Amino acid sequence: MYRGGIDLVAGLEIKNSFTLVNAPAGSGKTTAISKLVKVLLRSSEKKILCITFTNRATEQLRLKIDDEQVEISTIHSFISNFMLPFFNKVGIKEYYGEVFALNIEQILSGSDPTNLEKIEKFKLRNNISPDKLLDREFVIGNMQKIYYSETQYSSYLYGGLSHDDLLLFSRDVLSKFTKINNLISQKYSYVFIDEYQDTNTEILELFHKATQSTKTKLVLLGDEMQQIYADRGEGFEPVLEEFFEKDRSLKKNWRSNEHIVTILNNLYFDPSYSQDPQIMGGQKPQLHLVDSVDKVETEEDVMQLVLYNSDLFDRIGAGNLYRAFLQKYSFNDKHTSKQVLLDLTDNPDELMKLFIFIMETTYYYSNKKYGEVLKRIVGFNYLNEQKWRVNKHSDKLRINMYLQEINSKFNEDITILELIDFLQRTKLFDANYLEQIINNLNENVNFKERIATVKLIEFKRCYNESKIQTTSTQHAVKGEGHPSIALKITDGAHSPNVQMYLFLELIAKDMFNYTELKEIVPDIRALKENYTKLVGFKISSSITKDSYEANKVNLNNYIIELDSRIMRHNHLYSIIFQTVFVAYFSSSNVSNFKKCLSAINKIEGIILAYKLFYVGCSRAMNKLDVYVSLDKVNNFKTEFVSKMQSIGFDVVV
Ligand SMILES: Nc1ncnc2c1ncn2[C@@H]1O[C@H](COP(=O)(O)OP(=O)(O)OP(=O)(O)O)[C@@H](O)[C@H]1O
Repeated sequence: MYRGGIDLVAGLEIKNSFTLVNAPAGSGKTTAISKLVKVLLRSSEKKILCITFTNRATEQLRLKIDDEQVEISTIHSFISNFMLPFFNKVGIKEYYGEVFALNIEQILSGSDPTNLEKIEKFKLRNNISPDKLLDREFVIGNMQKIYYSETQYSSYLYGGLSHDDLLLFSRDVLSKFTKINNLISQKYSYVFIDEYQDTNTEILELFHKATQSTKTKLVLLGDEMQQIYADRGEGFEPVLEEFFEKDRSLKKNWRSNEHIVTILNNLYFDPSYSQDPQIMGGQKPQLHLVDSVDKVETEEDVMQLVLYNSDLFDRIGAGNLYRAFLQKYSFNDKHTSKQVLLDLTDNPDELMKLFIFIMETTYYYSNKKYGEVLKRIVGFNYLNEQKWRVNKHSDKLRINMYLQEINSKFNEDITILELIDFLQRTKLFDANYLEQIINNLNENVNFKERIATVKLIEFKRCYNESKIQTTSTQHAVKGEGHPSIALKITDGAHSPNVQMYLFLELIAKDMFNYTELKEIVPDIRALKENYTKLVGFKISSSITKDSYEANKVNLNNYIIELDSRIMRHNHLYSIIFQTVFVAYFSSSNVSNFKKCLSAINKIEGIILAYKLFYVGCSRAMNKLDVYVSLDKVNNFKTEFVSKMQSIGFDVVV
């Protein structure tokens, strides 16, 4: 009965236990989830689970589906809630001891000063005599409950799980404890996972196992071309191949105008995924060859896409503040520095909360919007209450004076630390709160050192940017569409490693072959892993001369194998690898070794560049402008211009 309805409404139909919807950008995958769920609800007695990639995506889906029978959540929040009731069970704690045996024992061995310090703290916290010898059994017996630490580090002595360990441990628990595993299929009739291509392999495995041989249907939606994290999803590919029904019914592009869709179709690695544009006419995309991408100015309503967060903050004049906050929130943390600096509504950082409060009260105060000022004063929990109490008219005059004082200080050309110092002296804020801020600063010496000289104006620029949001990294616009996009092409060596200009050169010379490049990546990684085990450390370009010399035989063999087994058969051999390998073989030293490593790294950098170029273009609804630095393409300019024209760009020099 619902069949027709499903086809008509969502463009998708879920017939099998395992369905994979791999479809290009803008084909309506996320929209299909929301439409389909509404239809499925009518016939489903159990709940429906939708896993999204970002909190923003969760919020947007919740706006579309408001039904308590539907659970919408990011993966970490789903898993940590789901596992919570089991984390204090003896059996699960014992299993934690088994899974993380090596990690716990390494700390207990006291092999280095940080481990000794951890043991000491542990004993102090638990009232254990300093002389007691600890073992794993004792640690587990002492553990109250396992918990998600919401950081990138696990606290193995206390049962804390990092972002990664939470997923890994949960998968292992479900695979060992059948009763917990069965709860998923007992509770949910459907599980939808959006952006599966960037979802951790453990999670895909967990859901696959939990729904196997049950009536619960598992639906994965995503797009291989939009895979940004190279290490996710790939381990699951054999299972996808074998067990999943591939649904190819989303063939239209609903987001971008026909000219942009032409470009997307021309870029897509597999022509059989070609999309039919639904928005006809519109502006033709332009590719601009400019002197310097960094100097390009765009209109206010254009969303600029840059590669790095640091580019984004430098562009708005808040680079120092960003680099300071990087010491506090790293790239992999639950909250990244970027979020912390640009989140106005739900900011997790005590210092930022304080600035936002002052910024907003002083803004409304100088614009004479006293109602708004009052709202903020009442809503802020960290003021010195005695000073801000309003009973009689004279109180209002006093508060007016405070605001004037803060306002004038806030408008001076001072540093962030000077402002905090001023606030401490005025006693207008809760003393404990300010003390906590200072303590936190002292705890993190690197952060303190960096922030010491940062001017307040940098914070103000962040505040203003978060109000208008005209720049974003390509990663952050996942799933979104914007009327006008300016894509600024730059290279990057680390996190992420992106070889945009090499990619453009290869594509211009008709030498880019995604499928072939993709196929050699697992071989490159496997070889590196073998040799990492042999030498006993991570092989990277930060290798020192001494450790290179000490392991020379193995490292030589590594390059010989790379050359003869993998690279020599690749058609890019002559332009990327030959020179560096030949140089290394004629003079085997650490510097030539590093050059080989950096050449090998280029492979993954080219693949990521290709995907980011596609993702960047695909965010544009009506206007797309790509900016390329002329000097970086000058050597192959003629081929480049004609290739870009044939893909569908108007080229502007
Ligand atoms: N069936 C439809 N009819 C009309 N508009 C649609 C339809 N499906 C999607 N859209 C619109 O097209 C745009 C892209 O849709 P959606 O975000 O669902 O695509 P997606 O495949 O998830 O994209 P991406 O892979 O780029 O994240 C949205 O603006 C959405 O509202």
